[in-house]
Amino acid sequence: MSIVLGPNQYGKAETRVVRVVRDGARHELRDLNVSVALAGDLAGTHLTGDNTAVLPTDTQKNTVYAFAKRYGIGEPEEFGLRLARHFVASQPSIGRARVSIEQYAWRRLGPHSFQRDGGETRTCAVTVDSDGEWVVSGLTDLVLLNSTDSEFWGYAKDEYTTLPETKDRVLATAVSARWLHASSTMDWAASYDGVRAALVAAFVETYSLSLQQTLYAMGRRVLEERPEIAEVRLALPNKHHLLVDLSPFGLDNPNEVFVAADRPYGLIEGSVLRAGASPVDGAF
Ligand SMILES: O=c1[nH]c(=O)c2[nH]c(=O)[nH]c2[nH]1
Repeated sequence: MSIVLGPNQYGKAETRVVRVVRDGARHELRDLNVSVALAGDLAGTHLTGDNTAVLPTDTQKNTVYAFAKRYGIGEPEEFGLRLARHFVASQPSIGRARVSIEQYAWRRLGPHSFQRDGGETRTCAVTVDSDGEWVVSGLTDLVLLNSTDSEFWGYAKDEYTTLPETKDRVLATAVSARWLHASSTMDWAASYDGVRAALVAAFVETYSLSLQQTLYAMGRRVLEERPEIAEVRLALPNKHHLLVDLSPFGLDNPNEVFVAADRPYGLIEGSVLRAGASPVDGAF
């Protein structure tokens, strides 16, 4: 039997770095969770334990902290690009670096006081290899709800179907979105704000016959409004709001009292891209 090593990568996952910019009395704060994954000519370490090509994950972690001091963090995409380029350029055995970042939001309370915003997390995944650079930005846990303008009916039915058709329901989701930039030179902050606004506007303004339809409307809106974006991938959990039966108490319930069920949930996933473009799986 012949056995070979398949695709592999390694790196330091989830380095938490908080950077305070102390320019005078008004401080700025960046709070990141940085994961590095390196790939390349790593057969030696796997097959014989020869670690010549292995830049320790501990060194990768140290690089995150050193770069945060030396260059600052700036936008997460910038920080990710700087790190990924460094690993590929400085390590002959490393052909591809992927740096994935979560940025946690802090709301300003004063010149040096902040409150952690419990809501959504901004994300990015930067990939650098000899063919080029890809930047995917994104967000997770953006929780949205429409209390009407959502229907769900006309679906396939079989002997196991019990779901009643509805012409009026609550539609709620926690948006996970990732979008591929057409270039790795960008006003990252403006682009993020614009994409986020397009996603929210499409959710709010779409009269929904399914969460699938809403997903497509959200992706489409981003591509219509943001020329710098090549592809949008969305994962939308259907946060079901189930109508409570109040009839035992002699009460009607015209879409007013719901159980917010946490599981199971429908999970609607899809990608929206420009006609003629191919999905860039390696970037995501
Ligand atoms: O918007 C929806 N899409 C579905 O595919 C689905 N399935 C389901 O049970 N409820 C819903 N809602």
